[in-house]
Amino acid sequence: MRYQSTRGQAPLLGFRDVTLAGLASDGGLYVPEAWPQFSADDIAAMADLSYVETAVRVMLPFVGEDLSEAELRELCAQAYGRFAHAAVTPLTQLDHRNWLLELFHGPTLAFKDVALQLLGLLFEKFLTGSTTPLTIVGATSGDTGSAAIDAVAGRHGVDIFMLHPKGRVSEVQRRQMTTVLAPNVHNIAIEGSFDDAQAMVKAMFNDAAFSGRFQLSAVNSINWARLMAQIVYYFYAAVRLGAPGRKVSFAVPTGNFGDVFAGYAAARMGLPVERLIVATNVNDILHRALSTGDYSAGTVTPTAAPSMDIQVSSNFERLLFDVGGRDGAALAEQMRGFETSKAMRLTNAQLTGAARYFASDRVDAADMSQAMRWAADSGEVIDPHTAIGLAAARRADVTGQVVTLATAHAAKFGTAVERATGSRPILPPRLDDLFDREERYATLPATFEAVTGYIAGRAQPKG
Ligand SMILES: Cc1ncc(COP(=O)(O)O)c(C=O)c1O
Ligand SMILES: N[C@@H](CCOP(=O)(O)O)C(=O)O
Repeated sequence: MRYQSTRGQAPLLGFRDVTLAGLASDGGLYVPEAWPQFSADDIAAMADLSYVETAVRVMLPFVGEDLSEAELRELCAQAYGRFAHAAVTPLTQLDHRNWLLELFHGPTLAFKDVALQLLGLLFEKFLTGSTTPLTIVGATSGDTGSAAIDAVAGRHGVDIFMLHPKGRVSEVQRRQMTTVLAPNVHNIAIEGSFDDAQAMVKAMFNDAAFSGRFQLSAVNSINWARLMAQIVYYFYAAVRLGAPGRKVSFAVPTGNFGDVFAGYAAARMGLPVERLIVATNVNDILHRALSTGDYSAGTVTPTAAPSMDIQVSSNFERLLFDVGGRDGAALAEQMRGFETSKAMRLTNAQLTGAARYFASDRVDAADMSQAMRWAADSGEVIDPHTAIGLAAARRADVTGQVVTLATAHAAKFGTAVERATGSRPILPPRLDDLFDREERYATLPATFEAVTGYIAGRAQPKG
């Protein structure tokens, strides 16, 4: 399997190099040259597989010759052995049509663990024998940060610099990052939004002077390996609900378009999916883009679902590339226009290509709270992000079963859940002392100079 950049100019890479590189050298994102195909028989044969075995089946075609099947199985067993539920990502039924896919049983209580536990092990595997230190730079609106830090804290030869928007993540999310005091973990609160942080991370990769000094890598979903690991749970859930004989829909609370792009990848690989329902909060650029073709970013509005307070969705570029005819040069021009004006129109091919797979919805604060109360009446306490997905799922125009991706544990957003439902969810016992732990982080202005200066003073150069 080889990977190509969405902007057409970067070299084709294999899985190991794509995992270590993160962003492509032309500023694009890596995608597989072709989607592996699973027949109805292949999918039916997954019916009795454990999560780990499903993961091996689904991911093996993506890793090419860089990992043997036995090595991949060993890494998956290690990564998913840290989850607190035997099924790793269990399904819970809410009513005759609605299901929750619980993705929050990993160490940091969000869906990010599913991919990042594996990515941490992949880094370790691919760096064995290398003397060049790895400098991971990442941006988080709350959940990627703690999951990535958990995956690499204390690992030899790796430093992680994680940028979060100051005051715009929940207190639990912040503390999950800033109380990890391992010397290779560097948290930075920037005085700006998640979009500012994400733009800075991309600029670091594109700045030859900076990226030439360090072996940079990414833990955000710009890194293909993140999405590859997320494809697995779409197969795992759909098979349990009758695939390939029955089509299901997935409602996905969406910010950076990574999670739902993984669902799109599953559909392209042959999984029968009725609809992928993109659910946004009031930061609704993706809903506008998919429903009208208007991809224009405004100012980010802080909400009770802070991890989705995003206006510039990295992975949307992957979709535009794939449904728009895989024309790297044309997409590079389109994206350059967007980077200058923060606005663009989807082409007809992109709009109609996307419409074959996606529906979308914008969920406001009142509908989000109502969904939390409805789930509580059905016996499930859900977090604000999941509630946005569920609100969209309940009003979606689909005929089959709908699986809402439950992307975070409710206790990560205790205040918002309590406000909506009247009761406060509690953190699992292993986080009992989270509020007593010492915190460590730097606060910096949201400028490239300030952040790269801080990193350059602490990261280990290539040598
Ligand atoms: C809890 C939660 N739900 C949903 C999302 C949105 O996922 P994505 O950015 O992959 O669209 C995020 C952030 O990524 C998140 O942390
Ligand atoms: N919501 C995310 C934002 C970063 O998304 P990613 O999937 O690209 O890492 C977060 O919680 O940090």
